[in-house]
Amino acid sequence: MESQHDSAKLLQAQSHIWNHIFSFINSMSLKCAVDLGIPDIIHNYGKPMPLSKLIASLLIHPSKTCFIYRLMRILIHSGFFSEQNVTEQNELEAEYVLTDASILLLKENPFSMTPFLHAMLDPILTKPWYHLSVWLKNDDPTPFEKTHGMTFWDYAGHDPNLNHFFNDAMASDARLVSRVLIEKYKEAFQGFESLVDVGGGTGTVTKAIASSFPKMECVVFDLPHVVTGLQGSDNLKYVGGNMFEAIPPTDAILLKWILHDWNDEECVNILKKCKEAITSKGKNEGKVIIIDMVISENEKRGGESIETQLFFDMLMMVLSSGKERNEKEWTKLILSAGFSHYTITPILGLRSIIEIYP
Ligand SMILES: C[S@@+](CC[C@H](N)C(=O)[O-])C[C@H]1O[C@@H](n2cnc3c(N)ncnc32)[C@H](O)[C@@H]1O
Ligand SMILES: O=c1cc(-c2ccc(O)cc2)oc2c(O)c(O)ccc12
Repeated sequence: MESQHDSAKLLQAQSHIWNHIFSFINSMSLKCAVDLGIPDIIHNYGKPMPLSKLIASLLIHPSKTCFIYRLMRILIHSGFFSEQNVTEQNELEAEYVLTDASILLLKENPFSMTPFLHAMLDPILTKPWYHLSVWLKNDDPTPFEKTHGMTFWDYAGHDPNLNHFFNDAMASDARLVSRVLIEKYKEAFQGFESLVDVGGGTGTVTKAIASSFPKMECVVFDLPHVVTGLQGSDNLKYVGGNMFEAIPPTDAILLKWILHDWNDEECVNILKKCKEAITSKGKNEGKVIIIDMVISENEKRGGESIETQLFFDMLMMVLSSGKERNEKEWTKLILSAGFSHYTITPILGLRSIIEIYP
């Protein structure tokens, strides 16, 4: 009896390890389907798509048609498609439909996550994972620098390809966040004459705020190679610079997905520069609006959400000097930079809006 129990535990442990060894198969199968355009092909078909029609629509070699069923089977298992079985001339054939997740990968979806998928699975960003353990044994600043011999931002400054796909990935996330932000929490930006989006990338969030608040003077502030050549509008301009040196004066500052890129000391320096930049000319007291994760404690959230937050934390370890933080760690940063109080509004899924006041 005891040995039967031991065998069961042994086999369960083996299968747990296999699942983790092979986790990359989920991402690579998804990337393959997106590269082949499968979500768009099924969407454009307009009704459940039989396997034979899907195969006929794909630009694949005739000798490879038999493999598509297997690719679709794992993606059904991971929730990207669902399947109905129909009988056609006495033959049972699978018909595929999209799920909420694959709808969010369609090219025409304004919130498409496809640019994020392409960026995160590009070899420039995946290679540093092979150096994680070696990095832990030496004094290189990040696995990214160990692999590529320069910082991420230096690489992006020299390689237009990385600069492009990284900025596109950020913009795709910013479109989704802007939509939720304006729909659920527009009041966060009410009563300010000016706003600077520090590290605002190509300006997707700022464009949404500037068009919702036409009287607000908005600035997208980012590294020169990111903003050079970008065209502003009546109430939006692009300014190139370095947030560690000086931030343009403003009533309100937005920091979306910035602080998780940096270690505590760097974050305190950025926040001090933000505090110096806040002028409070509008009706409201000035503030910094941070959009980032607050790591859940005590497994309060479901398992998958915590896992995603931990994935981002590891991503930051491998690519940057940053980390994801729990509320206690956020409080320490905010107070160390000289801000007096804060609120946390968890309305962005796994991320929150943290408003901090001088
Ligand atoms: C993770 S991205 C976030 C972009 C944007 N806020 C968003 O969420 O879509 C970080 C941004 O910080 C910018 N950045 C990095 N170092 C910077 C610096 N020293 N001064 C200003 N911006 C910087 C990068 O160019 C990049 O656009
Ligand atoms: O893929 C990334 C990379 C970064 C990054 C890399 C190096 C740095 O010195 C800072 C940041 O940041 C990211 C990020 O903030 C994000 O939300 C998603 C992806 C990435």
